[in-house]
Amino acid sequence: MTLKVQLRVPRTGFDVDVKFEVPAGRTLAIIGPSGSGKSTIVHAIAGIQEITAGRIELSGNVLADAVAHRPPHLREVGLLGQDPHLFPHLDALKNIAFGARAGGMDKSVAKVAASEWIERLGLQEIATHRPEALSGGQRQRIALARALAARPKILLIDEPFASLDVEAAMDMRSLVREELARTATSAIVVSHSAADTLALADDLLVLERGKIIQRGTVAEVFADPANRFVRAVVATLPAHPISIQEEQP
Ligand SMILES: Nc1ncnc2c1ncn2[C@@H]1O[C@H](COP(=O)(O)OP(=O)(O)OP(=O)(O)O)[C@@H](O)[C@H]1O
Repeated sequence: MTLKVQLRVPRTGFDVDVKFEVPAGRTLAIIGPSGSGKSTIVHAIAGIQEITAGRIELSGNVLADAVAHRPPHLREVGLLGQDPHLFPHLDALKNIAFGARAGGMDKSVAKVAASEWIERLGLQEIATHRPEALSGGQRQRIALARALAARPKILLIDEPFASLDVEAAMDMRSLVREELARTATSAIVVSHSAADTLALADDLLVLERGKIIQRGTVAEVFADPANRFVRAVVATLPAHPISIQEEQP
């Protein structure tokens, strides 16, 4: 599976105009100032934004070009955003089972798969709770399980930790990293946070007014930031990272 992206989308005052690839099993982070076009790219790959030129190809299948536009549910692309968008009338288990069904599983197989997700994520106590009765962190876990239960070829992660507290965000990052590796799913992560980028991504693109101004591995870009924005992102990293360990009773 390789995702090949070449696209142009006109925005107010500039075009988002980029070309890049995500090889199998890699995670690419896209960073850039607010309004630089990160969500536009993610939405175009997910199929909720049309492109005016270019071509988006996943495992050799054309998802979009200047004339074709494959609908989102037929793209084998998962989306995990800041708002988990769970179905309010379905409990946690059924939300995940919906994802498995969307990935092509029969009803009974989907139910078993959803139960396995619940168990692996340690959410047994809230399996029959509806989203309104869950915390933000629990909702994001269910949303992650629902997205991956559909067995997407690539998961698009758009600022999913922004509304979580520091500890919940840290737990979510570890979980996402583990589950992407376990399921061998590629990913694109859009975030303002250097911590997210370091924890999740292999490669990094820096975007400014719709254009890629720097690319490389995360280590390469952070070692030699091309502009003030990347320097500011790097400056938020602790100079001496501390490891947070469980408190002893
Ligand atoms: N439907 C639209 N039509 C035209 N322009 C749009 C539309 N939606 C967003 N824009 C503009 O396109 C630009 C890119 O927006 P986009 O949401 O992709 O940026 P972003 O980098 O994800 O920003 P943020 O970090 O704030 O989420 C912005 O200038 C925005 O105002």
